[in-house]
Amino acid sequence: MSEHGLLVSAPGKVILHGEHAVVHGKAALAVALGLRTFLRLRPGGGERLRIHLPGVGVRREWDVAELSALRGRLTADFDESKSPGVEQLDVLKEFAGIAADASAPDSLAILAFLYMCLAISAKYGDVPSVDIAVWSELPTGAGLGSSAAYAVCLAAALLHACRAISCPLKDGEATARWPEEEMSLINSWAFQGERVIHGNPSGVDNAVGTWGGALRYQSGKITSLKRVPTLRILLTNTKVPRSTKVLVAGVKEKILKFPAIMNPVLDSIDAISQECQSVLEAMPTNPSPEYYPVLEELFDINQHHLNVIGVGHPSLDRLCRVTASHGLHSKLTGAGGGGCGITLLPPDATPLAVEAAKRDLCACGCAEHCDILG
Ligand SMILES: Nc1ncnc2c1ncn2[C@@H]1O[C@H](COP(=O)(O)OP(=O)(O)OP(=O)(O)O)[C@@H](O)[C@H]1O
Ligand SMILES: C[C@@](O)(CCO)CC(=O)[O-]
Ligand SMILES: [Mg+2]
Repeated sequence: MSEHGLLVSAPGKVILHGEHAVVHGKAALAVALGLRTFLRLRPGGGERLRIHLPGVGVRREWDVAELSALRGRLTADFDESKSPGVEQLDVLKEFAGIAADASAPDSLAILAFLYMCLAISAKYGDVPSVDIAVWSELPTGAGLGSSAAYAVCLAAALLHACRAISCPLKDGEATARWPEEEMSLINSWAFQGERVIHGNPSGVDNAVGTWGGALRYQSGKITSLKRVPTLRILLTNTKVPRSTKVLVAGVKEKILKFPAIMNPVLDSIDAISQECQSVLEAMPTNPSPEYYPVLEELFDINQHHLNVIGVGHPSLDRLCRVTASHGLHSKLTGAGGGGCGITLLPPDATPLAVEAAKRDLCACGCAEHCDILG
């Protein structure tokens, strides 16, 4: 690592269809966002490891020797394919002074960092003496994959600090991507970070955070969408906070309680993702209004399904009602329960209608918008 260190970044994501169902082996379609998380890695001083996470109000530092001793207390083997153990996480919580239920954003961020740092360094070398700062353009806990972008940046930086991956920058280059197999390793370790934060993630968010672009994800299989037409989507943040971990656990509980009722809903969400993919791949790259009625209907049906599996919220119902009053169709994106919604903007939607919808959304408290391209 040079004395100037390394700047790593990873994008957030929008899930078009398949959130929650993807945790249960169904397909999801997701696209990377222009909003990113950034990490600066610098050589540390005095055999210390420092982290600064302004987004969640964390500034902590530890002796490298103290972390090495802690690592020795975590008896299990560390591997990117092994789930973080409950006992391991309990030891880390006690060490960092984190409450047993560890649900606050700062606690989860520290826990994921400590786990990834100790696990990666145990596999590839010594606990590194580095300074790490992470900041983001993404809202935290709003359905745009902030946890995955954080975990992808940490995985890349820690693997780099432990010399498990190369420095992709060649002389004179300002930016670069790691080679494919190193990206796969980053993705696998980012998944471990997501496991600490989410409990039981599908892996779709860290896949988009690592690879970017538009992809279909199912049971660990990542496929780039063949052709992605330009889609204009309005992104609205309801500002209602929620936790992906809690929502994912709630859906699992519902499936266990009513398998015969819930499994067909998940199958139907899967079929929506398939149908949407077929439409997207049939659409010309340039905006073409005739495909939009089907895409809009798929949004509506999926939004109903997501309510059925228990991840809706009155703020999202309001978002859908307000946009519907302007002829626009919306659904939640990500884990739901608040967070962000997406609204499809067909090429024939008039700027006036879109502006009026935005104004009404602002009036009802959904104050943040941006247009994205898929
Ligand atoms: N920039 C960041 N710095 C530190 N921790 C972060 C950062 N961004 C996210 N996190 C961690 O991720 C948690 C949010 O993850 P969560 O999965 O609940 O929401 P999300 O990833 O934004 O939404 P979704 O999973 O629905 O896409 C935060 O509580 C925090 O622990
Ligand atoms: C709700 C969920 O499906 C998407 C969160 O962005 C969880 C996951 O896939 O890990
Ligand atoms: Mg997340």
